Amino acid sequence: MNALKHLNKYFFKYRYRLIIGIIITIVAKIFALFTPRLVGASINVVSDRLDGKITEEVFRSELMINILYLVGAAVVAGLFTFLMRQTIINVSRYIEYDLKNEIYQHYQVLSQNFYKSNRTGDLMNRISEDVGKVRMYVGPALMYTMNTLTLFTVAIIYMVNTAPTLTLYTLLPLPILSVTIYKLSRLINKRSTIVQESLSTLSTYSQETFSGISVIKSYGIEPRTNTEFEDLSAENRQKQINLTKVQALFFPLMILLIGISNIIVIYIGGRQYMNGQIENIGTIAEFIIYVNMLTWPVATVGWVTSLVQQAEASQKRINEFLETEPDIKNKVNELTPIKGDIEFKNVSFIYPDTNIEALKNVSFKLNSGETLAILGKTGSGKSTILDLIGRLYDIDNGKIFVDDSPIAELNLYSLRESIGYVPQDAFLFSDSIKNNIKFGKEDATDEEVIEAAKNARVHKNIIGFNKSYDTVLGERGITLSGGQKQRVSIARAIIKRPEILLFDDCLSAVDTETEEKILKNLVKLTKDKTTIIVSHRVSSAKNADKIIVLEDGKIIQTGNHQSLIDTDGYYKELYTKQLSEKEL
Ligand SMILES: Nc1ncnc2c1ncn2[C@@H]1O[C@H](COP(=O)(O)OP(=O)(O)OP(=O)(O)O)[C@@H](O)[C@H]1O
Repeated sequence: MNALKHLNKYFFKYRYRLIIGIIITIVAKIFALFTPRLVGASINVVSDRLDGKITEEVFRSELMINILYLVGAAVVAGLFTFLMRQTIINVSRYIEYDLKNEIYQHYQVLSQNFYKSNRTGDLMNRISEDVGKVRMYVGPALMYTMNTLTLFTVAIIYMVNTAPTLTLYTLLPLPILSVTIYKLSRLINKRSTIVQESLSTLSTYSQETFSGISVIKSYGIEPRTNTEFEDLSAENRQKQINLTKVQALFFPLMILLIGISNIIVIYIGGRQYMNGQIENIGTIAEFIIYVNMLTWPVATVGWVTSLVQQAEASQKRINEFLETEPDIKNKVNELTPIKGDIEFKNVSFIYPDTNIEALKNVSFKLNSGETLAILGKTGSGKSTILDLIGRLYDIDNGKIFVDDSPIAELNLYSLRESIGYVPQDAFLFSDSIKNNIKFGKEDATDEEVIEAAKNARVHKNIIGFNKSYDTVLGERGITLSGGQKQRVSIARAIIKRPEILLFDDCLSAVDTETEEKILKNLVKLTKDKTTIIVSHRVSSAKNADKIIVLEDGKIIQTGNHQSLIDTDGYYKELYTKQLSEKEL
């Protein structure tokens, strides 16, 4: 029960509702338990009349009173049972909501590395399925436990008062029922988990084939994917059948045990009535109803135990993530406005998960307002430099200064707030184009959105769509071309007017002519902003104040366009090659 302690704060938060819920449960059960007594009393009235012990008049009036009480008790019990669900189950929904928010907010704080070392499916499962299982502990498990406890306490008091020996015999099969249901529930859970896993494999497979449908079609491998899907489906079917087999045992088993208890009550009760141990025949009817009323709560003891075990396992998985500390922490509480000077001093960086040394002894200085272009072969460490400026990773060797302060001594949110980052693979949300651009600046006006789109040279494309800026992208809408995506992503960064702009090879899918125009706009926009452009093209780099060329994590050339084309090396070669390509 250790892991579940995490939920105590929520129980405390909703303590008043819970206490009310518990009181309501007790009242509901007390009223429900009037039924067997009243039925017993009614049968006794009938039996007394048959024996001629009471007159027809007394018989009628007593029977009528009993029936009225029965109806009254049933109505009150029903009403309170409704209220019981409305309070306790509602509390479980509130706690589910709080817990989901807590997990989601924690996910948001965790660093890049966390997302790389855990699969998205796993993150989703913990926030949905695991929270769902925990809710079963908070709601139904609590409710049924209260239910069973109250029912048992009250019923046993009534039963022992009426017929102590018969009570003993009646209760005898119930522990067997509870243990059996517990074992069965565990088996059901085990098989459900297997079914869930197989369903998740099936959906991952389908999802992947749907996303990659163009590759599947172009290679003509639909028959192969069909067969693979059929095999996975058949496996899933078998697992579902195995589950149904044990599920099918649940109710027959309960009915069997109720039947056995009923027979015991009739047999033992009948004998006791005949030899005078029990005074009234109505007691037998009363006990039969008790048995039927107690069976379900007893069965739930087994069921609830397995619910709690599952909730415990789920909460443990949730806690594992909640206890994960972010690798990158904000150490400064007050905001630290950023001007935009950036300096790398002998920075070396090894990716912790792959042990790849992406940067080796890199040094450069960039004053606020200057532009730096970084060139180099693929995998040479260009994007890593940008990631380090955004403090997505912390370094162990060397120093990074922003505005003369070590980067870790700046307020993390101020730092990231001051950066406009355009990643290599533009990611756009399934939302309107306007909202995708406004993502960079929530309160941007329509005019600002249009201006940013114009500067990124994507405005004309956008107004060409039927719904213009309200065109929805992604799964629910249209798909933009690679170059259009890149340009929307640029608009998103420039609308923010940040102090530092980082462009990670974000014009690669744009033709050189459009590239030229965008760069011209960027020169105007980034006049007083620190800008870093990562590129494979000399055309993107030539106007930069400084250029560095990376190879295998090391800086192999530094200078500006003119100085670098005057020197033999990577830059000059690239320039000559790209110039001749252009002439072709
Ligand atoms: N998140 C990461 N985790 C582990 N290793 C990484 C990660 N990102 C990059 N690397 C490795 O670090 C090295 C440098 O990668 P980086 O992305 O900085 O290169 P790049 O010059 O930007 O390449 P490209 O031009 O292809 O974008 C590569 O060997 C890469 O495999």
